Amino acid sequence: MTVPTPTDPAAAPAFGFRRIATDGMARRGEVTTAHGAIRTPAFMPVGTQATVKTMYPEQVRALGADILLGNTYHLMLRPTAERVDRLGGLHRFMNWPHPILTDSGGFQVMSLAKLRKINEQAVTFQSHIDGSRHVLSPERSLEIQGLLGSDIQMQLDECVALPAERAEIERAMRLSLRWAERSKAAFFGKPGHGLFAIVQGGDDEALRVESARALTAIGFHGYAVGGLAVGEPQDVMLRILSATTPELPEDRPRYLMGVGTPDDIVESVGRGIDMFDCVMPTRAGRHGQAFTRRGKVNLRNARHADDPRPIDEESTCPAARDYSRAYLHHLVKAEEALGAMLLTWINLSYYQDLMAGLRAAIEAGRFEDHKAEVKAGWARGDI
Ligand SMILES: CNc1nc2c(CC[C@H]3O[C@@H](OC)[C@H](O)[C@@H]3OC)c3nc(N)[nH]c(=O)c3cc2[nH]1
Repeated sequence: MTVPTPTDPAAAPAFGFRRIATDGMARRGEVTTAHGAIRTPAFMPVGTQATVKTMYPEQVRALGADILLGNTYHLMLRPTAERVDRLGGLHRFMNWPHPILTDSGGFQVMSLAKLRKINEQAVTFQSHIDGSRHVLSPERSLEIQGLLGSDIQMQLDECVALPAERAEIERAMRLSLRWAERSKAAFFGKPGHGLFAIVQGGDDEALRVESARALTAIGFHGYAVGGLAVGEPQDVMLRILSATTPELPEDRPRYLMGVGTPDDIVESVGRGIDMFDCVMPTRAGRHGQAFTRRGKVNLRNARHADDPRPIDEESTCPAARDYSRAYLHHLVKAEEALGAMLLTWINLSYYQDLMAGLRAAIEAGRFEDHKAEVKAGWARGDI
């Protein structure tokens, strides 16, 4: 294929971010992309293999999700990016005509692939599906994301699991910086498509500041904080965020990768994060867990067997309002597919309601009060 002439991602016309309101470090904003706008703070449901598991795309949209995630690692292996491209791109393929963000694939290679090797040039690995060999370089990752047609593309990076030696964290952070340079050079910024860099540096504040400043100097449409939600305690994650977000440009979106619980999200919005993704609401739903404004409810627990109450009679989500806990308990125990479907619906609905509440609170200048109210709801427990 002809090598497209790279354009400066910072100059692409239609991709943009505007801040509508701020309240302390919290920001209410809007990202504009080729496939529409994203209201921030935003929660992005994970659609790793071109589907948000057990949900119809129309349902996900109706819950208020402005953007979904796809994953380069999974889609490059199956059905391959070239096949998705031949079929019209990922938006057409999964019938989601709204913004899509794709990860670069490095994280999944390190956590899923076999016989993986990383060097200056690329990551090489064998598919966990059929053992076939693959090479993922900064350039190949963007080629794949371009074939998928995602509106927000991530640089290839190296994320180290915590705890880790400082030397290892530093090595991976500097490699990720060099890969950020190569990603920017390789990015063919079609109008409305953005390239995000990923800040690394583990739990070391000095390395985080160095990574954030270096990436800002290179210049990207947005900045992800990577290398977190990899096993560290919440207080470590929040300490790193407090050291990192002030070093990032205020007029660009910030995306905290892989986070998190409702409490993680509220605390991170308060430290200047705009975008989140996490498998928590979807995976927990498939395992019988419901997230509600009164905290988590484990529907596997026998105490629900005779409970006629819905999960949340005040919810706008039919799954939380029109089905009894006894029925949900039955479906979960019987391993009926409808159990996973209803609980995933409940959880994504709660996460989107949580984000809508945060956006409104920041606009009204009452983020701290709202945070206290939301936490008090969780503390009330499951009445
Ligand atoms: C869970 N904690 C966590 N996830 C993380 C991911 C995967 C998110 C990606 O993984 C898929 O969800 C399973 C989603 O597709 C998401 O796409 C962006 C990361 N990806 C990159 N490139 N760099 C990181 O430093 C990183 C850190 C993470 N911490």
